[in-house]
Amino acid sequence: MVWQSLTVTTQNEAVDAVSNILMEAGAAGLQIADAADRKNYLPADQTVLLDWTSVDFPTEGAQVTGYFPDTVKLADLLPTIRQRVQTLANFGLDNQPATVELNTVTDTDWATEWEKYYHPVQVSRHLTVVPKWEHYQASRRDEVVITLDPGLAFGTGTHPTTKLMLQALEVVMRGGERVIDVGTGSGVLAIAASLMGAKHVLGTDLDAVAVRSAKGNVALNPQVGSIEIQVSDLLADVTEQANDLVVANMLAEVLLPLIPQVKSVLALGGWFLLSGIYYDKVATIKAALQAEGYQLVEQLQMDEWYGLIAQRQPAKQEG
Ligand SMILES: C[S@@+](CC[C@H](N)C(=O)[O-])C[C@H]1O[C@@H](n2cnc3c(N)ncnc32)[C@H](O)[C@@H]1O
Repeated sequence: MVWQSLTVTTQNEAVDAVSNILMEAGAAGLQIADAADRKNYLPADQTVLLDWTSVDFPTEGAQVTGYFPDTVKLADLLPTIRQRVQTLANFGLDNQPATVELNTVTDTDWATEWEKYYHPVQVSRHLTVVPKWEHYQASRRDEVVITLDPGLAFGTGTHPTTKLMLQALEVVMRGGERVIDVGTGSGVLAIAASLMGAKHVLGTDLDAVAVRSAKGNVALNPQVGSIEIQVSDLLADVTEQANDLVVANMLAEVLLPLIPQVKSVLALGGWFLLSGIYYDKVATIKAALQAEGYQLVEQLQMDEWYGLIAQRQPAKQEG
C-alpha cells in the first residue's frame, strides 16, 4: 500500500498541537522526533537498546510526521494544514519554522522503519535482551537470552529502573520461587524471573495493552516455565498467597499504596524488590516499608533511580 507522509518542522512546545492537527486531518499514525527527547534521554542511560547514533534526529526543534492512507486527499488539505500550523503562534506557542513538507512512502517503510534502531543489549550479568526480528546467538556460556517485541508497553530491559530489578532478581533468586511481578509492562521481569528458575510467575498490570504485550512476549520465549499474566489494579485481583518474591517497578506514588497490600500475598521471610524510586522519594518508601515490618537488606542505585531489596521479617522464634 502507498502512504503519504507529511512532516511539520516546529518546536517542542508546539508538538502536541501539531500532532492534533495531523490526526484531525486523518493521519493513521504519527512519528515524533524531538530534540528535547534526545536531551532528556541520553543522561539516563548511555548503554541503551536504542542506538541514537543511527537515529536521524534533530539536534534542535522537533519534527512531527503524520502518515496518511492514499484515500486522504492530502494535497487538497495542505493549505488548511499549513494555515492551522501557522496560527499556533497566535496561541503563544513557538511553532517556528512551521514548515510543512509532503512525501510518499510505502507501507513497509513505515511499518519497519523504527526496527533498525533496536539491537541486542546485555542488560545484566547474565541477561541479554534481543529484539524479536534480530537473529542472535548467545556467545557466553552463562548468557541467558530474552526475546522481546519492544512494542507499546514499558520495559525493553534497558531503563535504569528495570535494570535495577533484573540485578536484584539475580541477587536473591535461587530457583523454585513463586513470584509476583506487579506492573509487568512488557513482561520483561516476569520472563527474567522465570528464566532464573522461578517455579511460577504471575505478572499483573492495570493496562490492557501491557497485558497483551506481556502475553505476546511470553509466547516469544518458549523456554520459560509457568507464567501467567492478568489484569489487576495492584494486587486487587490477586488471590495467590504465600509467594516467595514480589517485584514491582513503579513510581513511588504507586508503590506507596502497594506496600501495605503485599503482606497478603508474600510469605514470611519472602523478598520484596522495589524500583522506579526517584532519589527524592527513597526516604519515604523506606519509611513505608519499615512501618510495615520489612527489613531493608540492600539499596541499589543507577543515575537518579533507586532500587530496594527488602525482606518480610521471618516469624519470631519461640523461647
Ligand atoms: C515502569 S513500568 C515497569 C514495566 C516492567 N515491569 C519493567 O520493569 O520494565 C510500570 C508498569 O506499571 C503499570 N501500572 C501502573 N499503575 C498500576 C497499578 N495501579 N496496578 C497495576 N499496574 C500498574 C503500568 O501500566 C506499567 O506497565
